[in-house]
Amino acid sequence: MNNHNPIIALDFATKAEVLHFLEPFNEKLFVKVGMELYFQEGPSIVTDLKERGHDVFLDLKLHDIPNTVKSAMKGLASLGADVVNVHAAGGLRMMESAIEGLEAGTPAGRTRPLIIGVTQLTSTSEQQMQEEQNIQTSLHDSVLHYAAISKQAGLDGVVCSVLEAASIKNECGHEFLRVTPGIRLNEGQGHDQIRIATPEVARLEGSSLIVVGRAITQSNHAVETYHLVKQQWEGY
Ligand SMILES: O=C(O)c1cc(=O)[nH]c(=O)n1[C@@H]1O[C@H](COP(=O)(O)O)[C@@H](O)[C@H]1O
Repeated sequence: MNNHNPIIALDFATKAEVLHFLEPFNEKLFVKVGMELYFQEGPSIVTDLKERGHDVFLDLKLHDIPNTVKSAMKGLASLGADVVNVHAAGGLRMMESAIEGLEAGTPAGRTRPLIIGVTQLTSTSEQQMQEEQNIQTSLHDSVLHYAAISKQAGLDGVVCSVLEAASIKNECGHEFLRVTPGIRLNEGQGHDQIRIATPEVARLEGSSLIVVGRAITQSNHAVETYHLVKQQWEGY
């Protein structure tokens, strides 16, 4: 993967809807397949998008005992996704097992997918984290802690919000990826997201990759909106 385009979250229920959405784009994209699409269309949606030339982030956020995650990753590795993820809350051993599974399942001659750890979801507020997860620290410190254990486990980076990207870059180094969802062109349009930022702020704060869903997929002019996001993200 050497594609730093904004990642478009294909949060659709069917392959037909995906193909309808992609139809007007005349370029190679970086897309994300999440639970909604994968659970309804199955593994072929990933191989199909790869065959069409797109880079694919397979966002299934695995979180289970180490052995189960290892076996699941072994199977997923053969699909050819460029990036996969796990919940860092699953722990160090689980993340190490995820990497072992990916390495075991990657076909000879191919490089294994990048693997990143979800820290605190961008839909989580500090108050919610403290009350519901009973984590008695700041949200920022919780995200940094998850980033540190993800790095210790050997992961390639984390999913975090733009608000934590600069600190993670400082603590974990430039090479350790900061993949940031919760991107909005207009900060008033948060939907269910709490920790949001514009593509421009993401660039200035040191995100490595941005994930953009509804701002593009629900736009009446998706191609134009994608290019506006890309322009702000790349800063030209
Ligand atoms: O792992 C993710 O991609 C993810 C992590 C996170 O903390 N927050 C988050 O929004 N996401 C995903 O990023 C996308 C954001 O979509 P929009 O809010 O529509 O831009 C969704 O597909 C989420 O599943």
